[in-house]
Amino acid sequence: MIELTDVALAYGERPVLNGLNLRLEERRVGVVGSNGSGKSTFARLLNGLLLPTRGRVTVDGLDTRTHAREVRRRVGFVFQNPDSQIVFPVVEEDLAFGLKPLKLPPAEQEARISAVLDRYDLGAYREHPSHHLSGGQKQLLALSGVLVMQPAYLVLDEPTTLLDLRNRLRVARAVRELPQTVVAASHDLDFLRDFDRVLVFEDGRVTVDDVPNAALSRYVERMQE
Ligand SMILES: Nc1ncnc2c1ncn2[C@@H]1O[C@H](COP(=O)(O)OP(=O)(O)OP(=O)(O)O)[C@@H](O)[C@H]1O
Repeated sequence: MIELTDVALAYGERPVLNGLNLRLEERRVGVVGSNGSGKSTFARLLNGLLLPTRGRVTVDGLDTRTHAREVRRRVGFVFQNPDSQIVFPVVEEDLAFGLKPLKLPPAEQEARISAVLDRYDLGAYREHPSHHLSGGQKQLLALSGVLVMQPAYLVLDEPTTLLDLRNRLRVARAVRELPQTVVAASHDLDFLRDFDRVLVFEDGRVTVDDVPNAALSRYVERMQE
């Protein structure tokens, strides 16, 4: 379980998140909110990419401040911009790089890479330059690079923004089928409809916390006010 206790975060003098007390126990938690409401900042707190200015964030009881390495292993993070994540020039090298610290037997490493490439129709691009992939394919590669490590939790920041309908549905299905706990920030309300819980962020606070239908309707109403 991921837990936030009395969390606030400021960038310098500028408060961005405030008063967050949350226990994220459901398998799929969605996060919506207008531009600049704090969703990405919130997502980055969950795996210790950012530390709170006040309060604490724990993952299975491990504080992100004091157990950074264990937390990073448990919580995979997929960035909004895949170029922030894809570091190696060739697709398969990029996937293998993430796996290196796990020191898997070669056959297991190969099986994981093949499975994830097949799942997202990237098999034909295995030996291609990663930066020649389309925007959507890069987004899928970035997701694959995290899935291949089989983290216990997955935090996704806008995972469907660049995807066409087929790939959006594919990612939605993958998220539905994943055994991991997923926290996803998204402007794609359809993607979040079958989640277990949705948080609405406004000005760095959670103003609605409910099942998707109720939370998304409130969010749409508020945006029309
Ligand atoms: N590194 C930073 N330094 C200073 N301010 C920042 C930094 N990153 C984000 N902010 C500010 O914090 C606020 C929240 O940003 P954040 O990226 O968390 O919002 P968001 O809800 O994810 O937005 P979007 O939907 O546009 O992606 C914004 O006002 C932004 O300008």
